[in-house]
Amino acid sequence: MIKPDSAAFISLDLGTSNILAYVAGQGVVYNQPSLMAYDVNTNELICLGIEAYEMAGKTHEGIRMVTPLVDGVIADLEAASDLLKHIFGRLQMMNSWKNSVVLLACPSGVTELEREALKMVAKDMGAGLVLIEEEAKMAALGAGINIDLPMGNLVLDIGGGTTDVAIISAGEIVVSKSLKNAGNFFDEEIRKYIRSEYNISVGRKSAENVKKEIGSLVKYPAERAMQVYGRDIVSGLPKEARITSEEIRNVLLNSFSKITDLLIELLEETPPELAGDIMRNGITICGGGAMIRNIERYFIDIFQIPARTAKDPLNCVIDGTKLFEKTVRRRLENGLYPKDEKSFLSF
Ligand SMILES: Nc1ncnc2c1ncn2[C@@H]1O[C@H](COP(=O)(O)OP(=O)(O)OP(=O)(O)O)[C@@H](O)[C@H]1O
Repeated sequence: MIKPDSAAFISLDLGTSNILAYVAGQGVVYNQPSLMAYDVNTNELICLGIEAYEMAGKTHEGIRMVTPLVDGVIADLEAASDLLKHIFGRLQMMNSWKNSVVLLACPSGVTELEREALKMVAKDMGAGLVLIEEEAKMAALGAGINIDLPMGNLVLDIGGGTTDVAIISAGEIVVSKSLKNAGNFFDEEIRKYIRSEYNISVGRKSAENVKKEIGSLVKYPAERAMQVYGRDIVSGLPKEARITSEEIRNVLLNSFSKITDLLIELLEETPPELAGDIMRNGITICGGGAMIRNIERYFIDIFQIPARTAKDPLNCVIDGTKLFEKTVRRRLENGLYPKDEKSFLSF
């Protein structure tokens, strides 16, 4: 039986690019890339997180790199279970697992079956109660929105695998949409561009680096160029090129037109009363993609409504789960969560 006052509270942001874990009273105890390296022959987990990220693109055939979540859905359930087990195994639990609540923030694309499977992993670790909440809702909370008010707020979460847009009011998502044009897609488009313009094949990490270093959506004062290194696709020899901010902006603008279309679709389905709120409250942008230069200006120019980037875009979801702890404890006190094993699975 969970004791509302003393129960340990643990939350996880299961992102496509990054996984974060928070323990009440301890803070964020895990914040690493969602990458895992397996031995192809033995299927043993070699390493994960930052260690695996550093290996990416530099391994031999005997190593299989796995991202448990791809494009916002669980692509490898076994790896996802391994990852959860690894994180849970590292947690310093002050209380017993039995008296703990585990909150998993998942992308909206994760199916009911996959959610149940993830819950079972946490339950097998001995967790007392396992809850699942949508990433977009947690991101809104973490971005400083009072989601409980009967007031429409538009959240745009540009992650690694998916871009999620949602209108939130009175504590719940009213309308939402998702698209696979997000960080990984932008990196891939940058790779394709460099390949076709300069005949150079560059790695994913290099392309990601270009995006972070000189990516923008509107011209900015300190525009510059940077050197990229890769392999000549004709000769096979190492080759370098100088890429400008303008070139990368054009690549990104192409990808962002789909995000704009998604927002238009969402606004078209938004109830009129909430549309009025959105006019005033504008767009709140979070997720790692929110860090692309001049993203606010880009959306203000298109939609003519306010747009603001969350203070700490990469941490919005985990910050939201921290704030949600209060709601979870209140619901526990009010007996709103089922007490028996069978019904708890339906949450
Ligand atoms: N400074 C930056 N400029 C542009 N993009 C960035 C920057 N920093 C991180 N990113 C991108 O943000 C993405 C990761 O964001 P985030 O951690 O919010 O995703 P996620 O939650 O793991 O993914 P998802 O929400 O799709 O499950 C990556 O594609 C990364 O390249």
